[in-house]
Amino acid sequence: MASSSPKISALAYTVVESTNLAAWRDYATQVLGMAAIDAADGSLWLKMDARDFRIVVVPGAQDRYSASGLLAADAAAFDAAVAALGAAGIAVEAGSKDLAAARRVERLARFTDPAGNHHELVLGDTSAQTPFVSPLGVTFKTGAYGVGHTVLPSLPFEPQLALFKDVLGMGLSDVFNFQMGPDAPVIRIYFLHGASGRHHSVALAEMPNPAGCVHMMVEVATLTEVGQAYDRMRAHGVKEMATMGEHENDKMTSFYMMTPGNFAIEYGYGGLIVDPPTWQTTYTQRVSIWGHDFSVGFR
Ligand SMILES: Cc1ccc(O)c(O)c1CC[C@@H]1C(=O)CC[C@]2(C)C(=O)CC[C@@H]12
Ligand SMILES: [Fe+2]
Repeated sequence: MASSSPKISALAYTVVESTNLAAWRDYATQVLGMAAIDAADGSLWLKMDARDFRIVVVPGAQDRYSASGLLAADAAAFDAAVAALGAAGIAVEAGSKDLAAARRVERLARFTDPAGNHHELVLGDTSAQTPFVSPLGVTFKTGAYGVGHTVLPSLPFEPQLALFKDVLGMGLSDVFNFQMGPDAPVIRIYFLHGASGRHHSVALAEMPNPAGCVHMMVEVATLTEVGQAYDRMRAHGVKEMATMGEHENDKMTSFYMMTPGNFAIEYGYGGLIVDPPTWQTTYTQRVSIWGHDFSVGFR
């Protein structure tokens, strides 16, 4: 049976902590093709569409992923999510007016998941909606689909799955039991969609990550733009984490590279959009139909 209507629509934005905003500015503008704007509050906005930012880089003591902005489908969904979190025993903290304003949302509530990842449940978009002009001519697939997806370290796994699937009502797009080799342990990676229908806005990976994120994904309009970003990664000496390839589950063609935040970014094209009410969970057998050699990340 299909899950009840997701309270979450998409991954609105992500928050990154950084000791070196200049490094993020250069990386975002010269490799990713995003616009970088120095915000009045001292953070760095990385803009991908009309929203004021899709990634906000906040100055701090560490270089890591900090939080996921989960967009509520509407005001009723926001209230229902807060109530469900509370009923599930997860502490929810109302965000201050200042924080909601900084994130360009109408309402904001913060919580931490059972694996220790931080989340900002948000409603609306109060940004100035100025047009996006990519310094490299890149068009991102965002809008209602959000910034892309995030893969969160999810130990212990069971309560993470319960939170995202049962409490937040996200739909289970795909189940993948990943095994590096015949004798290696099975690592579960479960892929969940929100109401917007992006194949996955959140994936839960049964592995730790010191930077707080296994990877986040941004999607562009054409395969050409993926290839051009791959060339820029190489020209700028950015560390490659996986070669180009096409995933079996969401049919996305992408590659993976390191970011100044010590987590990887997947840069892709052509990911599936699902119909949440009718989607049947699939069971992936392999990472990719072709390519995606992750062994390059270890050299
Ligand atoms: C399998 C898969 C499907 C769709 C995706 O968007 C996607 O990122 C993945 C790969 C997930 C996963 C990862 O992110 C960390 C490194 C992993 C565990 C691998 O070494 C293979 C699969 C990889
Ligand atoms: Fe991914």
